[in-house]
Parts: sequence; structure tokens; C-alpha cells
Amino acid sequence: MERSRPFVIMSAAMSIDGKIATKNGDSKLSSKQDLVRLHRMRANVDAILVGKNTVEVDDPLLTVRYTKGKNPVRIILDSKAQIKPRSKILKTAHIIPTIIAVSKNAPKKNLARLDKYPVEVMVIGDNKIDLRKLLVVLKKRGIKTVLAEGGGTMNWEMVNRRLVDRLVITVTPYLVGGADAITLVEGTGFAKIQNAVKLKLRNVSRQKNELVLYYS
Ligand SMILES: NC(=O)c1ccc[n+]([C@@H]2O[C@H](COP(=O)([O-])OP(=O)(O)OC[C@H]3O[C@@H](n4cnc5c(N)ncnc54)[C@H](O)[C@@H]3O)[C@@H](O)[C@H]2O)c1
Ligand SMILES: Nc1nc(=O)c(N)c(NC[C@H](O)[C@H](O)[C@H](O)COP(=O)(O)O)[nH]1
Repeated sequence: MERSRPFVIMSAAMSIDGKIATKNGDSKLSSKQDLVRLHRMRANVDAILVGKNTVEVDDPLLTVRYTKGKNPVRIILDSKAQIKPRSKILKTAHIIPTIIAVSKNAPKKNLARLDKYPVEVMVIGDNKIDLRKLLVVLKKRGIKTVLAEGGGTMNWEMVNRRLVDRLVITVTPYLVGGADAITLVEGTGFAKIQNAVKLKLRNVSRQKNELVLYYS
């Protein structure tokens, strides 16, 4: 039976100690070689999904640049429609299809600001975006594969709702530290290992000082 939602690949680069950014939000962990690998992965999916904080901190483009290929649709989880007009995502929305997922509680003022941009605003969920619902809607639109590129808060919501089909993690050669630095999976976490999400290690590849781990 065909599943009602897209296949979800969760992707991130983390330090040896499991951080995906420093305490100041610096997340440039991947080597050039790893970025090429990431962009190949981007070129093979229908959509990229990230949380609002990642857009705020990284100001990403979320395009395919280090290899040839088609840009996936960009989807931002932005409950309160707070994305900044000066963000690269909004500035490039006329060239790359972009969806801003907001909740029913998004302030009208912020939604009106988005009117000026050629983005699609999807209203899903009351406070936080209802991820499962969002994925079902995306599947109905023909989006079959989604690359979830973080950050840690969004990763927790995906993990907690058992929405991750494949996990691709690059272990980069850094020890970052910092109790407040964002880790791969944030949120409230599971209290017992018995309830934690358990995956199988399917493949490991080494790129000089990095390891790329494939779980499903
Ligand atoms: N190294 C990496 O691979 C990597 C990847 C992505 C992000 N990062 C880093 O992670 C940090 C940001 O991570 P973060 O955890 O603060 O935030 P995040 O990017 O996961 O964004 C979380 C925000 O998204 C919004 N949101 C709406 N609906 C949601 C839902 N259903 N589930 C989750 N969030 C929802 C909320 O405003 C929430 O606060 C940045 O420093 C960024 O540089 C690193
Ligand atoms: N694999 C990976 N390695 C990293 O070192 C890193 N920082 C990310 N982070 C994913 C997140 O979505 C970032 O915001 C984008 O990687 C930036 O995307 P652009 O280059 O602007 O397209 N992912």
C-alpha cells in the first residue's frame, strides 16, 4: 500500500560531541566534500524542510549549488510567520518555489507582510505546525521525498512523531562543547531508552576526517 506521506530523510552535520552548532549558532561543520554530498542529496529530493530558527540563524538558500541538479521546493516551519523580509529565502522566492508553513495563530500583520512575496503560505495546526498533516498535504501535491535539514527542535518533533524514514549524519572532527549549544535532537526527549527511536546502521562512509552514517 502506498504511504500517505512523503519519504523523510533527516540530515545534519554534527560535532563529535553531538552538537549541530556552537553556542553562538555557528553551524559550518561540513567540509567542502560533505557539502557536495549534501547538495547531491538535495538534487535527489522533491523538497527541503527546515525550522524557523535555522532560517533566522543561518540565513540559508537551500538550493543545489555544489553539483548540478534541480532545486527542491523549500519549506519553512514558521508558526507565527516571522521570517524576515531580508532573508535570502524571501529574496529568492521568485526563482525557487517556496512554501511557508504557518499555524492558525499566525498574527495577521505578519501574514500581510508575506503577501508581498511569491511564496505559498500553508496554514496547518493551531500553535505549532502539525508535521504529519503537513506531510500528507505535501504528498497530495506530488512531493514524494523530503529532506529534513534541521535544526534540533524540528528534528525532535520529527523523531518524536516517528516521521523519520532515513537518517544521514556526518560526524565532523570537532569538539564544540557548550551546554546551550544545539544538539542533533532537542525537545523534551524520551525518558527511557526503551521508548527511544531505535534505528539500524545501514552504511558508513569515510571522507578524510569525517564519517557519514546512514541509518533507517
Ligand atoms: N549542522 C547542521 O546540520 C544544522 C542543520 C540545521 C540547523 N542547524 C543549526 O541549528 C540551530 C537552529 O536549531 P533550533 O533547534 O534552534 O531550531 P529549528 O531550526 O529546529 O527551528 C525551530 C522553530 O521552528 C518553528 N516550528 C514550527 N512548527 C514546528 C514544529 N512542528 N516542530 C518544530 N519546530 C517548529 C518554531 O518556531 C520552532 O521554534 C541553528 O544554530 C542552526 O545553525 C545546524
Ligand atoms: N549537512 C550539513 N552540514 C553543515 O555543516 C550544515 N551547517 C548543515 N546545515 C543545514 C541547514 O539547513 C543549513 O541552514 C544549510 O546547510 C545552509 O544552506 P545553504 O548552504 O545556504 O543552502 N547541514
